[in-house]
This record gives sequence, structure tokens and C-alpha cells, in this order.
Amino acid sequence: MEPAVQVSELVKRYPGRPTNAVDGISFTVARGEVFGLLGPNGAGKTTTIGVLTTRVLPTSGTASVAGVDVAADPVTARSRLSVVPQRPNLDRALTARQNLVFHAAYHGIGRADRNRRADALLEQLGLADRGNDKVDNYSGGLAQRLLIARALMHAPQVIFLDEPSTGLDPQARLFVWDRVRELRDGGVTVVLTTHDMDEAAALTDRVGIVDHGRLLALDTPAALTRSLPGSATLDVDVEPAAGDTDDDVLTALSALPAAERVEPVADAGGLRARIYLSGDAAALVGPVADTLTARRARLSGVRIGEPSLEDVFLSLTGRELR
Ligand SMILES: Nc1ncnc2c1ncn2[C@@H]1O[C@H](COP(=O)(O)OP(=O)(O)OP(=O)(O)O)[C@@H](O)[C@H]1O
Repeated sequence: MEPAVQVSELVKRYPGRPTNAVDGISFTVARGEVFGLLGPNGAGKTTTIGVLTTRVLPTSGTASVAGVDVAADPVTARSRLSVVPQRPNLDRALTARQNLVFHAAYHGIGRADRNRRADALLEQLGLADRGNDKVDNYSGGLAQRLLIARALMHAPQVIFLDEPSTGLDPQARLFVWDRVRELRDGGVTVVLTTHDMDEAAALTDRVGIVDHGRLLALDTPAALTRSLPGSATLDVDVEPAAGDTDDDVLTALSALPAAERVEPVADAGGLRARIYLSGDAAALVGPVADTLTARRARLSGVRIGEPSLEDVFLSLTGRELR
């Protein structure tokens, strides 16, 4: 089946700029997928979305959405896609409902149909009792919901969300996440940008890590974190048996085949050994317990530290995500 989004060797250089904002990015998004672009501010995420949604002309390379080349046929492309922009661009003088209905009229949807869809989407986004309020009275969280409702009015095949939960409180953020999952379950392809690794890990099927206009890695969040050698950790609190020293215990733990490195954690109030490994830290709990039992040491605490997408970004760039 044809992919929902196809980007090939995409380059964008803004006039007068010394470097490319997007510097040769290629990826495809399958139909029904939630795909994320994760990167710090200025990485080129918004520009990539801008090209895909026909708002930015590429310098070179190609991009297509739902089978339509966005540069060659922007009008058809726009009928098949929607965008929820980073900054709300609602008409604040109109009511929520009017914003929806006018958007649908622009897309050529008939009167009965657009009224019906507006009602259904206001309901779906939890705005049914606020539909006749002026958008001027909306909070940031409500405006974001209305932007999503508006984006769905012309039943797009692909929806682009640029930083969908930036600036939202935790509750509003979870609401948006649930709506994104609903969209995916309804067969809509979702492409979102974020600089929040938790959002990328929680929502996306696959995530591309971007920095300085380049795609540095692309895979499922789980595969990206698994790919990081020695970044999972298992902390164990140990009371050595009489006559056994801390060093004896650390040496014994270092001998475990899965342990890549073992270090004592300072200021733990006793012996805490941090075991670095690749892969699943939980699988090492049993062998650690066996090793300690054999030395008649007491295991008094266990803590698993999973690597995050932040760690992946750090290992790829040497910098923090933000
Ligand atoms: N209209 C423009 N004219 C000139 N330069 C631009 C324009 N828009 C973006 N840039 C520059 O292009 C680079 C990429 O910006 P872009 O907005 O695509 O990044 P981003 O990853 O989406 O970051 P943010 O989350 O801040 O939007 C930045 O250096 C930015 O300053």
C-alpha cells in the first residue's frame, strides 16, 4: 500500500540564511501510523511540517502526502491533509462552531454535512457546551481542542500536529494524547512534532530524531532506547556478609556475564552497586540475587533505570534535548 507520507532528500534553505533549515531528510510514514519528529527548538521540525502541509516551498527534494506531491499539486494535497499549527490561528471574533463550519465551507463541504460534522466534533472534543462561545473566551487547552476539531472537519487522511501539547497543563495534555490515539484507532495517519521525549515515547509508533535539519535516527521508541549500549541500569542495595568487603561484592557482581560495568553509588548510606548493561535490566535481578545468596550477602533494595529517548539524543549529539 502506498505510504501516507513520503519525504525524499528534502532540503529547505530560507533566503539569506547561511545554513539549511532542513538538510536532506528522508522518511516514510505508513497509513494509520503515529509518527513523531523529536528534536530541540530550531531543529527543522516545523519547517518539515510546513513543506508537507504546502505552507513552505522546498529548496530541493520531494514530499508527498496521501499519494499527492505537495509542491506539484498543493490544492489536492490540502484536501487530503490537515494541520494543527503551533500557534493557534483561530478566528477569535467567531464562535467555536462558526470556526468549524467556515473551515468546512472553505473545503467545499455542503451545509447539512458541515453542521452535522461540527456537532459531532464538538461532542468528540468535549466542547459541546462551549460551541457557541466566542473563541476569545477560550483557554489555551480549549483552543487546542478546537484546533483539532477544525483539522478534522474535512475528514483528512493525514493530520499534522506541530508541538500539540506545548504550553498545556498536564490534564489538557493527557486529553490531547487520548484524542491522538483515537484518531489512530479511526484510521487517520498522525504526524506530530515534539521536543518532549515523554510525549514521543508515549504516543508514537516510530520516532525520527532530528537535529540541525538532519534525521539522526529513526525507529520505534523502544528500539531506539534498546539500541543504546550500556545505558540500562540496575541499582542493588547490599549488606555484605561478615568478613566480606564491599569490593568483594562489587567484583562478584562484575563477573555476571550481562554486567558491562559495575560502580558503587556514593552517599547511598550503605553499599549500593550500579550495574550498567544493555537490554533488559529486569532479567538481571535473578542472577544478581543468586550471586548475593551464594556470598550470604543480603539484598535489601533493587531499582531498575531504563534509558530514555533523552539518553538516545544525548548519545547521538552530545547535548541535552533542551
Ligand atoms: N521563515 C523563516 N525564515 C528564516 N529562517 C527560518 C524561518 N523559519 C524557521 N527558520 C529557521 O530555520 C531553522 C529551523 O526552524 P524550525 O522552526 O523548522 O525548527 P523547529 O525544530 O520546528 O523548532 P521550533 O520548535 O522552535 O519551531 C531555525 O534556525 C529557524 O531560525
